Amino acid sequence: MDHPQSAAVEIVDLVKTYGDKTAVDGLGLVVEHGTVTAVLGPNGAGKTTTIEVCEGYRRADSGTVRVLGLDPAAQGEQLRPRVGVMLQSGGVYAGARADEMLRHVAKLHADPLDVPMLIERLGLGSCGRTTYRRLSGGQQQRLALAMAVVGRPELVFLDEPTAGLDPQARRATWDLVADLRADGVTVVLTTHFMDEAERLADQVHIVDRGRVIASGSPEALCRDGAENSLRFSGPPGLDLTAMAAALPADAKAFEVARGSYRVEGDIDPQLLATVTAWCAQHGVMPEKLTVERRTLEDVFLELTGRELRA
Ligand SMILES: Nc1ncnc2c1ncn2[C@@H]1O[C@H](COP(=O)(O)OP(=O)(O)OP(=O)(O)O)[C@@H](O)[C@H]1O
Repeated sequence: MDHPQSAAVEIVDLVKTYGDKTAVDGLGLVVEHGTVTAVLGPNGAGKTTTIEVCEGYRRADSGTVRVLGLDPAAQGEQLRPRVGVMLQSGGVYAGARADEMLRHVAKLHADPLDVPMLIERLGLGSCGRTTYRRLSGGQQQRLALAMAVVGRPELVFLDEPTAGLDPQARRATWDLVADLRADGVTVVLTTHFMDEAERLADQVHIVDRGRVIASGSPEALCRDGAENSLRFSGPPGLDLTAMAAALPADAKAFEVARGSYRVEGDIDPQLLATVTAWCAQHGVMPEKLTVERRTLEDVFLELTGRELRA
């Protein structure tokens, strides 16, 4: 796809209040075309509100939002055929049959995806004749996802697409997102699952209390800041002062429990080799040797002092 000028989504200084509650408090982020972007944060962080402003369902109190270069509040008509939307709930007529609804939405678009293929992909084969209200929560969610993507949009907003899904449906959703990305579709999803963000997203924006507190690729976010660690087990009472002398100055070694060791620092291949060489020189077999990488959960904890799921 040719995208000459603007980013797919640009949000600058977005503010949205509900009465005296500030749900979004100066949030800014940019989504590049053809990427998967995860807006990651705990419940109540302002993710849904932000996405709903982008979708044109809510008006910002202040700030600027551009979606495909357009203002979603004023140019919704132009955006609707180009943007797919999966809401957290609702937006579907409860008495309609699942397959009818999907076919209906497909007909509104010039070049829709193959409906039977989509039904199969999302494991909705058994629900075709069932009305929406009789579907399980997970089936309703997958149908909402199918409806968001059936029109081959350029950009899709998925609000908590896998919340409450069983592992199989979750994987089917992940696969579909990966396929969308491979087709050049821009995907913006909200999630409070850090593994989902790590796995799917090119860019992650961590949101807390209505603001973006960190942005970057999952790798970059997990690499920056605090250090990784290396753990191993061995005979108790190793001479860690001697080991520390062999390590780079910024690395530290601890016996965290009897016979259980932890080396903290910039764990690169050289440091790993130094530790194992030191063990070899001292006749020590380092068992259960593991390098622990920081997760987005750790990043969130370091930035906010709170657990992501709190
Ligand atoms: N219609 C509303 N009226 C009043 N307060 C609201 C409304 N919608 C959201 N809020 C409040 O605004 C804050 C942000 O909510 P929002 O739904 O945007 O967060 P979220 O990050 O999407 O959380 P969740 O994952 O729970 O949906 C929360 O404190 C929420 O209670």
